[in-house]
Amino acid sequence: MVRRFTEKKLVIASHNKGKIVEIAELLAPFGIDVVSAGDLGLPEPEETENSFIGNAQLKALAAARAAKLPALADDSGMAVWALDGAPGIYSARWAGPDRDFDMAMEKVNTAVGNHPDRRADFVCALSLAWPDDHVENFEGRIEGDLVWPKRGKNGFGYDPMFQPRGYDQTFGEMPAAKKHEMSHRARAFDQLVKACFA
Ligand SMILES: O=c1nc[nH]c2c1ncn2[C@H]1C[C@H](O)[C@@H](COP(=O)(O)OP(=O)(O)OP(=O)(O)O)O1
Ligand SMILES: [Mg+2]
Repeated sequence: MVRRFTEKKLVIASHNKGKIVEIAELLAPFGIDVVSAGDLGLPEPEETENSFIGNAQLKALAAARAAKLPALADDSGMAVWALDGAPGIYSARWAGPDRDFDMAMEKVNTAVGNHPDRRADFVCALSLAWPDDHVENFEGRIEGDLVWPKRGKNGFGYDPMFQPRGYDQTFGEMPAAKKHEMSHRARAFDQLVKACFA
């Protein structure tokens, strides 16, 4: 049985500011009181699993247990076809301890070189966990292509080098509301809303 979210307060189990802003925007219509893991002084757990869902679940459970509140975690990344899905679950780690995404984007672009296949997918796993260890998992994906040079200053992470297929702007050029029309995160969120908030 899918568990519905009936509480009033939710922890956003992330330490990534760009991601927290997007999740807060997606949650805004539901009138939930949100607090981030950082606000609560929760540690950033080590992401030891080998899948997006595995790591999302690990982060959501850690926060729900520690805060004694329901917690929503997001594990996401960019999977490049020419790189057999890299950086994938290692997308944050490619940016190094200082989370330098200008460097990470250079690294992706160098690794792809002049490979003719420019396809990339963004993937987002969302896990909603409760303090009794119940978890609901969802996943969203958006297909696109790598562009270089990178374009735009909006969003976060790899947004300036990713152009969703069928659009002429990168995620870095789109206003947030437009990214939310079709992003991997918005698509995972649609699943979550249908299952748990409806
Ligand atoms: O919409 C996106 N636009 C651009 N880049 C993105 C996006 N979504 C994920 N990404 C990249 C950057 C991020 O750093 C990494 C996720 O890694 P991931 O471990 O899930 O998140 P994180 O370590 O940054 O924060 P936290 O684990 O505390 O939620 O993939
Ligand atoms: Mg992380």
